[in-house]
Amino acid sequence: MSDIIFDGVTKVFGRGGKPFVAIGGIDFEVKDKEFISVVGPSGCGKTTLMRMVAGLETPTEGEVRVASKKVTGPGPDRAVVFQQFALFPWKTVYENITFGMRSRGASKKERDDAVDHYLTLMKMEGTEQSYPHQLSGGMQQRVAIARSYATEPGVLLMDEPFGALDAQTRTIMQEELVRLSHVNPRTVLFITHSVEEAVYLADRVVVMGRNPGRIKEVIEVTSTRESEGWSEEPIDDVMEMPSFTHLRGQVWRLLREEMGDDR
Ligand SMILES: Nc1ncnc2c1ncn2[C@@H]1O[C@H](COP(=O)(O)OP(=O)(O)OP(=O)(O)O)[C@@H](O)[C@H]1O
Repeated sequence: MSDIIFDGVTKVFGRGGKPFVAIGGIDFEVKDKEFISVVGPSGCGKTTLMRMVAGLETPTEGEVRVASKKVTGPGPDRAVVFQQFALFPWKTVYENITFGMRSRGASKKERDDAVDHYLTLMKMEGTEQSYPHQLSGGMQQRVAIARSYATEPGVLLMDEPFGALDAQTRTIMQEELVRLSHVNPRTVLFITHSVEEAVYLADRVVVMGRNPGRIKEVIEVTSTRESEGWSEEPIDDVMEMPSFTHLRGQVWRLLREEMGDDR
């Protein structure tokens, strides 16, 4: 079980000598193996929220629990994928993917199998011995995602992982992530600025508001996805379905209310 619980989480930063409430009292539960997208206006505290789950920031009040344990620092039970690919440039694709597996003592056979499995899923067969600089941005991000899955963390934290990719590669990655999350479901917290991406990928979309950062509303997607068979369809077709445009419209309206003068 790898659920995430935000229990009265508040984060106050010191800014110019004054306290600044970035997150103001969040109570929320991400269920085990649930895929949650987080959207919200710039500066509403999405990254701060994720960093507290990663153990890179400490709540000022309240606590975050993963699998019933209070988060007190980073740990191998939580993997983070950022917008910048963060691969080791001096290591091959094989070495990058298996880095976390090695540190937990996985055998050579387990590592070979994992690399085969993920490179096939990501349609990157034959790149085991390539170095990051020999790959495109999209391929590098696929390796970063494969690495995070291969480490077998309970929780995957993704902060705008496709933000630096061109539109076409981004679409391919979204479809691949959906496939991956079917084959190998994990508890995922996924931050994005794209409403379409949020709705397409998530079981539930969390819409955040700001001043202070808080959860404005949670939109449930799973039942629509299942009844409309979204997972079977290419993303472009899903985006034209009335059920999809309805949910997207709902998220947009909530976001627009929050953006106020910034529009
Ligand atoms: N270390 C820090 N010290 C002071 N203020 C901070 C710090 N980190 C974040 N903040 C502030 O907290 C607020 C939330 O920042 P955060 O990066 O979490 O927002 P975000 O929703 O992820 O934004 P964006 O969508 O633009 O990436 C912002 O006003 C930011 O300036």
